[in-house]
Amino acid sequence: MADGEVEIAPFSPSHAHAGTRRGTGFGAGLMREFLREAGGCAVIDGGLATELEAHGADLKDPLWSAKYLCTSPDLIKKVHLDYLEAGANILITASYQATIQGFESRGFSREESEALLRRSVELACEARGIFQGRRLRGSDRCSKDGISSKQHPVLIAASIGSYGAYLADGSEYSGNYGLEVTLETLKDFHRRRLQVLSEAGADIIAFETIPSKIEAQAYIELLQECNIKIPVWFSFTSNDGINIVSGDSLMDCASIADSCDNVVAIGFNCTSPRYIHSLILSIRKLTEKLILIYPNSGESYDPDKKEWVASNGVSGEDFVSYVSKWHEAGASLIGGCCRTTPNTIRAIAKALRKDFHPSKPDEELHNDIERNILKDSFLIDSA
Ligand code: MET
Ligand SMILES: [Zn+2]
Repeated sequence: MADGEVEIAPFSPSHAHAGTRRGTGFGAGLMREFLREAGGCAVIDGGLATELEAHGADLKDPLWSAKYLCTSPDLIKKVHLDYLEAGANILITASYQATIQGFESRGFSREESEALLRRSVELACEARGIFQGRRLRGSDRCSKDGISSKQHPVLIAASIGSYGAYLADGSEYSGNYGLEVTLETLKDFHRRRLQVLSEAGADIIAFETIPSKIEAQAYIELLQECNIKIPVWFSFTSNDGINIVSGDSLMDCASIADSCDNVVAIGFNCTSPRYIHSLILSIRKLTEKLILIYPNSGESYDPDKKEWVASNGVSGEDFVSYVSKWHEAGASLIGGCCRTTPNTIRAIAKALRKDFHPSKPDEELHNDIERNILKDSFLIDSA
């Protein structure tokens, strides 16, 4: 155990197995209690890869952020901790592009590859332990914000990126894997990683950046066939605010996710902020499960150069000014994806806190939002 870390039980309310509407599965009680403790809406962390790069990481590699599980796990833990200190309630592990197949192609054995997957969850759990320890001792900045430890519950979400993330060719933003990739190909690809991550100690599995109906179907079948016992979320990507990036209809994709008891939340990540409001309005007609959103900054990814490029039109400039609107529209898990930073998350957390205390005009909050946001090139004041 690292210095400064304390042993803290993970978030696990006693009635986590109770089922209600808004998710009738076994994770519904856990999520309900988690959201209640978080104040009604929880903050998801921001871009992991982005923040690793801000610390000098070179991610031009087929393993992308997962490279750092092998080379510098402490940096991953530091980034997790920075997001918690910025106000995140949910840490997404560094397993997005970590796959057994990817590690094996780099010379790791099967056992070593599976251990690296488990390590991604351990790192997030260790960061949570350090953070909770600091809060208990009242030595961090957050305690000065008046949020008690009780009001800052933390969930660990084990990331599973789509097949396109493993291909490292940007195809998670199109879902175009070629005709030879069938439902069975996808199930075979995802099966073992899902099993390993579901038993690694995470609270929830995060299926991220899902580009197509077929990949959502593969996940649903695996959840049943492998008898997965922890809750999951399904997060799709869209590049038009109407359909999923492959062109598959939102209705088809949402109904696949809605049909499964493991699924406690459905939503969107790594999608431009400009599409998020209409996507929330659409999805709330299709499910009573929780809605999650964690958009990117509005830039787009160039898979050849392996870098993000600013696109024309509205970008993430308005990100934080939208947060209250997204919350009002029905999203209750809100964070950021690629190109968002701890500053983004700090601003989201403050905007949401303002929503929860509308009758308390908060000078300090207002000033903080201005100070933090104006520093950040793609954020503007929410006031
Ligand atoms: N959770 C992942 C990350 O922040 C999501 C990446 S989407 C391409 O790195
Ligand atoms: Zn992203």
